[in-house]
Amino acid sequence: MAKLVFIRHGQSEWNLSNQFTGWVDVDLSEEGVRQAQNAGALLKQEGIEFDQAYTSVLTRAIKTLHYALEGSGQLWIPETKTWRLNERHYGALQGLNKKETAEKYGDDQVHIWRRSYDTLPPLLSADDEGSAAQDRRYAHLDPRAIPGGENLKVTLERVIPFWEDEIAPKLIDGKNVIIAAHGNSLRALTKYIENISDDDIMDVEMATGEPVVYDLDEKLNVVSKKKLN
Ligand SMILES: O=C(O)[C@H](O)COP(=O)(O)O
Repeated sequence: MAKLVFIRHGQSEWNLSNQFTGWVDVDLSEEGVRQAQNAGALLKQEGIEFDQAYTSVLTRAIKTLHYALEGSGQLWIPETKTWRLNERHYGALQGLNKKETAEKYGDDQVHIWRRSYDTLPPLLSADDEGSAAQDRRYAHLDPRAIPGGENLKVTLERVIPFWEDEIAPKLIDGKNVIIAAHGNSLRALTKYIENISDDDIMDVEMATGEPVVYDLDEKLNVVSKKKLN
C-alpha cells in the first residue's frame, strides 16, 4: 500500500485577481502562502512520511511544495520538477479577467472553455508575446510540444506519460509520493486514477492548498481518499 498526496498550489496572485493563468508564472498571494503552510501542518498532523516529491516548473506550485514539506519537516526529500505537471495552457485567454471575459462571450462559453473536456481555448502562436516558446525553461523541448493552448484532454495526454514512467513505478514500489501541481493537471490525474468519465470530470474541482490523500493498492487502485482541511 502506498500513499499519494495531491496538493493544488495555494491561492496565486491571479487567482486573487480572477485572471486566466495557465502557464504564466505568477507567485502565491499572502493567503496562498498561508494555505500552503497550513497544508504542511495538516500533513504533519497526519504523520505521512514521503519518499519523493513532484512538482511543475511554475513558481506557485514549487513554493507550495516547499512550504508543505517544510511544515511537515520533510524539506530534504528528493524532488523532481517537470513541465508535464504544469497547469493546462490557457492559450490567448491567459491574462484576461474571467468575469470580464464572461461578460463579453457569455457565461456558457467561458464555462465550456474552463471545464469542457475537449474544447480548446483560443490559441496563442509561437511568436505571440507571452508564448512559452520564448521561455528558457522550455528550451529543451521539441518546439512542437510547446502548446499554444490546451483543454483537459490534451493536458491529460501530456501528464500521463510522466505518471506512467516516473510516478506509478514509485507507488508500485510502495513509496509515498506528494505531487504539488495545479487545478487542471491534478484534475487530469484524478480522472485517470479514479477512472472518471469525460462528463463527470467537468464537476470535479480542486481547492487551493488542500491536500488530497489517497491510499493505493499495488495495482494502483484507490483504496481510500480523503481531503485534509
Ligand atoms: O489557470 C488558471 O486560470 C487557474 O489556475 C485554473 O483555472 P480554472 O479554474 O479556470 O480551471
